[in-house]
Amino acid sequence: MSFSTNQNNIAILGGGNIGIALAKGLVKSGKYNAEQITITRRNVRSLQDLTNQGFGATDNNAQAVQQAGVVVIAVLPQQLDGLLDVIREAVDPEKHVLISVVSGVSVADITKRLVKQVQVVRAMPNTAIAIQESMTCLASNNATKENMALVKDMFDTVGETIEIHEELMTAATALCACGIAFFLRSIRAASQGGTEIGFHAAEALHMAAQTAKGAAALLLATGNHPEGEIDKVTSPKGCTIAGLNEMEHAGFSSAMIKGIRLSAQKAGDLYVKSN
Ligand SMILES: NC(=O)C1=CN([C@@H]2O[C@H](COP(=O)(O)OP(=O)(O)OC[C@H]3O[C@@H](n4cnc5c(N)ncnc54)[C@H](OP(=O)(O)O)[C@@H]3O)[C@@H](O)[C@H]2O)C=CC1
Ligand SMILES: O=C(O)[C@@H]1CCC=N1
Repeated sequence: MSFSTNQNNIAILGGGNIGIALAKGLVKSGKYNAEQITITRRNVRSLQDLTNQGFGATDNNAQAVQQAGVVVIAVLPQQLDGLLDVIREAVDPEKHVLISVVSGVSVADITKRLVKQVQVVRAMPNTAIAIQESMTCLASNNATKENMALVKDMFDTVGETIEIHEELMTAATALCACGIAFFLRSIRAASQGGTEIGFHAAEALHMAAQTAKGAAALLLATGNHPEGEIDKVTSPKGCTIAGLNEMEHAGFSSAMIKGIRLSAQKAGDLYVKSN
């Protein structure tokens, strides 16, 4: 791929959970190599494993920006202003496209802090990006169509992408980025049930995870509504409807909906601007 800058180097500022998952996913896709990706963090020694795999690693954010065309910002919201202050001079609106995965921070927040009209695309991936299975939501109000398409190409290599309005980014954070944790917890709970009824923990977890994968694959492959697929499982007077109704009496759907609502509200409140 080639950004308009003709600089195919990628700087990932913030080599934590999502920054590293992204770096690994991009290389796993086969479309990028480790040598073109530099990851930064203050505790750079923690990136030793990645340098052994060929990635660049540094604690010098400004230098990483200077050597890249695409700059991914992947620090926590409370760490963002300090980082933007450090890279301000190095950011060149003619040369760089910024991608921010930082929750609750708008394109305008970033350009205002940088005091530069650089193109910024917000991306909200989830941790399945490490295995090319992310659901990544993208939004920008100042990127050119060409650069938006190029960012989409990049995230298409590590899962599915959808372009949304920026005002829906906090909702996307709750549903997709936090959402992976909600489904993981559901699988964990199913495995705990499985152990209580007779399976060893490891086999119960594997069986629950494959069953969850089958459920998601059914919906994605057929486009059917979940309730249509549920109706095919629930035999009259059967054990599925008995289990399902018991879960609903205990508030299963309600708990998921309320959790997603609270996450979305919290996602919008994560960024507190510093002076
Ligand atoms: N985790 C997830 O599933 C998702 C997270 N996000 C968003 O991504 C961002 C990162 O989240 P996550 O990866 O979980 O957080 P982590 O805390 O795991 O990673 C943040 C990283 O940033 C580094 N860092 C902090 N300050 C600087 C700095 N000035 N320069 C360079 N590196 C720095 C930290 O390392 P050190 O302390 O060594 O500097 C740390 O490794 C957040 O804004 C979050 O909202 C978005 C989607 C999904
Ligand atoms: O929990 C968080 O705040 C981050 C944002 C989305 C996923 N993890």
